[in-house]
Amino acid sequence: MAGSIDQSLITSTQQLKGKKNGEKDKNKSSVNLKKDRKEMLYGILNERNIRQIQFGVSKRFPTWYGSAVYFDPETKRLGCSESRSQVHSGSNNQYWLDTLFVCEYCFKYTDDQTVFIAHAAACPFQKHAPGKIKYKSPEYTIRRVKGSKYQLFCQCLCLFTKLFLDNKSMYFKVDHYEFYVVYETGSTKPMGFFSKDLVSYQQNNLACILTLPPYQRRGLGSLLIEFSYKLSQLEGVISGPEVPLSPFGLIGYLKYWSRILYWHLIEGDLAHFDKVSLEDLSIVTGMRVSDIILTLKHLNCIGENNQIYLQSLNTWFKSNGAKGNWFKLQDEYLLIDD
Ligand SMILES: CC(=O)SCCNC(=O)CCNC(=O)[C@H](O)C(C)(C)COP(=O)(O)OP(=O)(O)OC[C@H]1O[C@@H](n2cnc3c(N)ncnc32)[C@H](O)[C@@H]1OP(=O)(O)O
Repeated sequence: MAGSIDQSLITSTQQLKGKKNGEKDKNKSSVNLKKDRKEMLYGILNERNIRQIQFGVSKRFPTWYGSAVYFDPETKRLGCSESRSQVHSGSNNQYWLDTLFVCEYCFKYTDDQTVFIAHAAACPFQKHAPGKIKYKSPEYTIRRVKGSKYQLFCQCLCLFTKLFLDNKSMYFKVDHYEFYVVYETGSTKPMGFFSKDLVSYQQNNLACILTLPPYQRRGLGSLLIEFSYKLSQLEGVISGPEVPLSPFGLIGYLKYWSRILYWHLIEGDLAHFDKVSLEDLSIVTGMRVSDIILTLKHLNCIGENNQIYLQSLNTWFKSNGAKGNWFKLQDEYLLIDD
């Protein structure tokens, strides 16, 4: 690999972007529909093409999905540098690359272990994580990283996400998004994030969410989802995630929504009402009516005329463990007043 990880990464990401934009310019007159479809499918492959990720020095895990976006579309080489020769089809012809080395602080990537080790020791984000702190509890810190300010960090994060989320389709145009990245308090290693449109016509409070594979099933997805609702409630909007949800996204959201609805209907402010409408629930929870209906159906708690059956909700609660750990976010640690 020629040059440092920083040079080659910046070159490859920007060239890929340039190439894509260039393609678009050339085809300005072509039918818009065709172009949109191409955009949507950009990077999506039927098979995994990178076998595994070496993430930082000590973590290694397999990819979940293929991504063509790291590669030059014509040569399948990582980035666009003509001098690159290391990317190849594996022995079974499935993988274009066996191991992608990814920095666990800034998500820059390379296929060269020596370059990777040199970068890992000197990555500036190891000392200072990007962005502004918006939540800081003794356990977790959430930082807001603006796509317009930390373009390369956000682009690399999006490229990485594609390996674990198949329908992900935004990689380079990060300027109109902000990213909320979660860290263990005191650490500079990102553990998960969600992105949010600066202007969302559907009033989505979350565009895309990922908990990095080594940190999944610890409640971080739920923490980020809770935080996304705090932000939209602060903005005074009834909101929810961008759809469609991935299978894991749906499982995670249904869990979170079920808990929220149970909490408000059985324990909270709506517990003493004789009759609760879907609109009441929406106002109190900040959830969309469509998401409330989906969740109540999932819980088997909704009947004709949208009548809510609390008995079924109690049954669900009995088989879903203690409520002590349900909500992760502690309001006193929020720093979201600007
Ligand atoms: C709008 C969108 O972005 S949709 C796209 C969603 N993102 C993706 O699909 C990317 C890949 N997946 C992920 O990053 C993660 O699986 C996420 C973000 C969906 C969930 O992140 P996690 O940190 O693992 O979630 P968390 O630990 O809070 O789990 C929440 C609930 O989801 C369910 N869940 C999460 N992972 C799994 C799993 N692998 N198998 C079964 N249930 C699961 C569980 O019910 C869990 O609650 P429980 O542990 O109390 O039973």
